[in-house]
Amino acid sequence: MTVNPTHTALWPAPHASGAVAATVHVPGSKSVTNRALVLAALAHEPGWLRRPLRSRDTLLMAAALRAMGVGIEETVSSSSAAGQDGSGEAWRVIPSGLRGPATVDVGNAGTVMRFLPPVAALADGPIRFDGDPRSYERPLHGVIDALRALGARIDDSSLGSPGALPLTVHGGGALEGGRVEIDASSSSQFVSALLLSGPRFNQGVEVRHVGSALPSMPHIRMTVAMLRAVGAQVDTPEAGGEPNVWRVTPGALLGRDLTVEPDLSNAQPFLAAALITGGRVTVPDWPARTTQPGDALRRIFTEMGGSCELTEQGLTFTGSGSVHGIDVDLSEVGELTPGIAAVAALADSPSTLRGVAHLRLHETDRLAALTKEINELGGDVTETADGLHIRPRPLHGGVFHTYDDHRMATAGAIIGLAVPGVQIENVETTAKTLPDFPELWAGMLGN
Ligand SMILES: O=C(O)C1=C[C@@H](OP(=O)(O)O)[C@@H](O)[C@H](O)C1
Ligand SMILES: C=C(OP(=O)(O)O)C(=O)O
Repeated sequence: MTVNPTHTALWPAPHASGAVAATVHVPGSKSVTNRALVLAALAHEPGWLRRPLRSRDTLLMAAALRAMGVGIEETVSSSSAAGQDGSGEAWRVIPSGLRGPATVDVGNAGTVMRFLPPVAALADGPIRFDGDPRSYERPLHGVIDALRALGARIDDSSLGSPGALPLTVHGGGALEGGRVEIDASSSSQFVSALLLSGPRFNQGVEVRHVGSALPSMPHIRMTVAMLRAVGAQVDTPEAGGEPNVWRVTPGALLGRDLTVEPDLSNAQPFLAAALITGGRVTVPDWPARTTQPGDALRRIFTEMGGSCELTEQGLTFTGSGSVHGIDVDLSEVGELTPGIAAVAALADSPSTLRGVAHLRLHETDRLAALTKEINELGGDVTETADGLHIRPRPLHGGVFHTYDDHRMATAGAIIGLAVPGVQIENVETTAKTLPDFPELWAGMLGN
């Protein structure tokens, strides 16, 4: 958890003078966009991706696939889905024989660093993976060890530790696949990564998770649902299978026409704004059914004070004027933790956030970063073995450091709405998944 020395500009977080009342169009889901890109690249026919998220993580994914030979064309849709905000724009994905040599910049994108080594194992030629310094520290061994067990040749001897970036996958044009055991307790993305490419392995794949509890189960369900939507056969624990075992049958994937849902986790700061100002925010196109973990915000923020209604206009969240603390297990929805911690710091009673020890290995050590930054504004947060205790205190202004973590920046903005004088260091880091965050935030406030 180091302060980024290259970003010293401070963004004065806007303070809300009253209840917010706004409709906020939230861009597409990172998790859906990057899965859809991988599946479309592995398909046997072209496909469409409408309203894809265009952010650092998804542009890195698209660039990496292009480097391996996949065609990804920008198009402007003529369909009625095309909105004035450009939301109808689409990517047409044209699969082709995957090939190296190629270099993949993973940035600090968990989805890119974990989903693409299995794709690279299917390519013909060497694919070199590198990324931001933090990417060297984030767990990857589950994917790398599994790929080796399934027949891949990977050279991780250059710089870093075994099973970590930077490394080279020497793709052989095909991968045998089969049965593999992994410990995915540090990231659900290990499971998702192997399942996404599984239909293209000669024997498909059977993934057995053998460690302690798996985090982020909705994200694994998202992977399974998206695989099935492109024609893959997947057996899951939920469907009466063995616990912690997923099986993907080998087979061709269809090219589909998919419209990406808004990113419900990125809707969080806007809903939080309604909650803490006693206002009202509507997010259009909120899906009635979804595998996105952000859908849990309806329940969590309602428990923290407020109410929500899903109508044809979207999801409207209305604050009650009070914000309550919460005792909650966030293991399924870890990426919501920074925003919930920010709201909890402004509540009328203490909170306990549990089940998120693995956040220490996210974009930054999120538990340490939230504790330090909220406490430096006068808060009283302590780390537990698997989460945070947050006792609300009157907060004051100051600099909120973000450690290159988009969700730290949006957490700081939430606090800034209620606390005058908060300045966010490197708000540009929101570009990882929400490049327009400062503009959307200002627009919500009517600025
Ligand atoms: O598969 C995905 O799209 C994600 C899975 C989760 O990762 P972890 O299981 O590593 O927490 C989540 O936190 C991340 O933001 C996105
Ligand atoms: C953990 C996150 O991202 P990543 O996909 O890089 O793991 C996140 O977006 O909160």
